[in-house]
Amino acid sequence: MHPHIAKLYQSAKKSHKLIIGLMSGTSLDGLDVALCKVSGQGMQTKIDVLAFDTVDYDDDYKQKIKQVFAKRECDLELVTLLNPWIGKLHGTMVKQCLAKWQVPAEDIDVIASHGQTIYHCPKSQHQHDDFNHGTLQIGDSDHLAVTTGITTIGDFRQKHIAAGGEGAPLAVYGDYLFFTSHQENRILLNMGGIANLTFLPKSADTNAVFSSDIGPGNTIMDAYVQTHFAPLHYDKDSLIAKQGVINTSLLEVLCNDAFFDLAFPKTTGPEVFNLAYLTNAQAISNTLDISHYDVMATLNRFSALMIAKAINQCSEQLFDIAVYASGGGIHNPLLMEHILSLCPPLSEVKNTQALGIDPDAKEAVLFAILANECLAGGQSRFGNAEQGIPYVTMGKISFAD
Ligand SMILES: Nc1ncnc2c1ncn2[C@@H]1O[C@H](COP(=O)(O)OP(=O)(O)OP(=O)(O)O)[C@@H](O)[C@H]1O
Ligand SMILES: CC(=O)N[C@H]1[C@@H]2OC[C@@H](O2)[C@@H](O)[C@@H]1O[C@H](C)C(=O)O
Repeated sequence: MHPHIAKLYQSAKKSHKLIIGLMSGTSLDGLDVALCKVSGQGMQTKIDVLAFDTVDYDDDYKQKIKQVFAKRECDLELVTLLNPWIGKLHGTMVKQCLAKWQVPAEDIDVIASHGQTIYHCPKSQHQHDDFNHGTLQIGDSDHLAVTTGITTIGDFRQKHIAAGGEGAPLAVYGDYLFFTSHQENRILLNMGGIANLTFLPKSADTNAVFSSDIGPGNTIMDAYVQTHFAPLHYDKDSLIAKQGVINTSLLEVLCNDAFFDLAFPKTTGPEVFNLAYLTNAQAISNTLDISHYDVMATLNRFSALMIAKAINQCSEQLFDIAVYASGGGIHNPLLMEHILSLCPPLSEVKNTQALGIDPDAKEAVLFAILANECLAGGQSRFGNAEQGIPYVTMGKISFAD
């Protein structure tokens, strides 16, 4: 047996493993690195997040990625070069974290790497009859494995599509295994660049579980701030949006997109919800000349309205439902205020810290759970193909040499 396979076999049998989960999301703010102690598998999965850091991307990284990110046309040579470059960079960032945490690389069983999405196109969003869903994450795992000396499991989304899913959201797999409660119905809400949710009934009935993207979380607000309030990268503490007034004509047009009429589950990305989407809505609503502050106030309300609509759709006729939020949007006080006021059955929106997971680390932890399932799962088959959750083992394995 190849020593790498033997080592992996030993890892798979351990009572607990050390897995580093990595997420680099659509906000392009940094690489989330979560050191997780994982035991069990399936519904018995237990996680302790031993350490967490977001390693910020510098302007050089952001500028390079933005040349290809969510763009229908771009320099294919640059894409080809970025794929190994990001893999190596993510590997270097993991090594920095390990040094800071004083954890030897040999102690880590595997890295679980999401990579960097550069284009996401479910069938609902492209015009090619000949093609099904597609999604592309770069930052190849071989480069992470060689850079860190740690076996790396990556490229999780392709299997989901191969088995009939749309490639996202994948959160439902980790959410169901880790956050299901028999005491309360739960919604796990993540607000990154794009917002998504998972509905977890207390019956744990897999036929009733579902997960879906909702629409924009921070992505259009971030893009607008970066354009009109540079060098700011986002509307910290909603300071900009709070100075504006919601423009109802613009808001109405923003909310009027075919995506919002699609049934759950559905997926989207900054390929649709971007500055061009906003400009088009401003042109239709004749609001191209309103102040930047009013635009930000309106965008904030727009994200909140669509998120609240999705929560209300899930919680219809349910009195005992709790919402646990995660992702950078929880730090946007105006957004949180709007969501709460638009969801009358809720007295509060909690965050996943109440369930033991740092809300900023949640997506990185998700990939650690998926890697754990790849190594040690497979005993119970969680899935519901009709809800876009095919039963699959996700991830491809890269060895260090
Ligand atoms: N203090 C704050 N005030 C307002 N917004 C904030 C604050 N902190 C973070 N954010 C928002 O959160 C965003 C980052 O969120 P997060 O890291 O969850 O996104 P992501 O993981 O890249 O996205 P996705 O989940 O869509 O892939 C920032 O770009 C910003 O818009
Ligand atoms: C294609 C892609 O990278 N999608 C991300 C993005 O960020 C949020 C939302 O859009 C979600 O669909 C997904 O990530 C999370 C981790 C998911 O798959 O659940």
